[in-house]
Amino acid sequence: MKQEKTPSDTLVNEPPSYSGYSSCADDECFDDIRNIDTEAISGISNAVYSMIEGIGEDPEREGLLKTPERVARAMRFLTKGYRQNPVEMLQKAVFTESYDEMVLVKDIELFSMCEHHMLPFFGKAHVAYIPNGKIVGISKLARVVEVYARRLQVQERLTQQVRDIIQDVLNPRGVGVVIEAKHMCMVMRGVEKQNSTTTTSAMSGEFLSSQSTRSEFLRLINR
Ligand SMILES: Nc1nc2c(ncn2[C@@H]2O[C@H](COP(=O)(O)OP(=O)(O)OP(=O)(O)O)[C@@H](O)[C@H]2O)c(=O)[nH]1
Ligand SMILES: [Zn+2]
Repeated sequence: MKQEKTPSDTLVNEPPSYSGYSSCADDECFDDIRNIDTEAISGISNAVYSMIEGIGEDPEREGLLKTPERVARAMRFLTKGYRQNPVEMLQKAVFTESYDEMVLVKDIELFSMCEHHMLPFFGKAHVAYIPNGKIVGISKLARVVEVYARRLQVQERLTQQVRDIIQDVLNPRGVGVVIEAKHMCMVMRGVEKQNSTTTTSAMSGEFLSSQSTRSEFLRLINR
């Protein structure tokens, strides 16, 4: 399987002395603290400083002094999927089982960023597969959505990447993925359509070849 190249391979493993993180307890946040790439943070901070100047604001005024670094840390968090390995994530919890009906995890909330405007798009993913002698820990289905969502994306590619990684790693009888999302680049700027949502789907195996499997999946996610 071809993996996307991570943008940086120089990770500093020591937590920084940045006090803003002291109250952060959840696993993902902790991972991010331990994997701070100081070079990347300073590069993004410099760019944000210029951006603040570019919009006509004063980056030296009190309220904005720490903003470049805050934005840099936020951007690193929002793109942490580049530094996670979805294959390892799935393989960590694969079990031999004879269960051979559809497994569906629906309403997995997701937050991503469109690669055109770097504005958020967010919504829900519904992920289903039909095992072929192996099942996977259900949280891992949500985790792979997270790995690919936390990158610069288009919704179509995100949908296909989730399908492909599950198909490649588990070799199930089929995979179905539907994503419904709202794109802020269409809501708060541009065409300014407040209520539009975009739905994408990607299927493989029996979800493509069997009309009844596809219909069952769509019925279970209420579509
Ligand atoms: N297919 C697809 N398009 C997206 C996604 N996210 C944002 N876009 C679109 O990317 C397109 C970029 O179009 P451009 O004409 O180059 O950019 P723009 O002038 O900012 O376009 P407007 O948003 O129409 O103002 C827009 O139509 C966005 O709606 C996505 O996930 N999938
Ligand atoms: Zn956009």
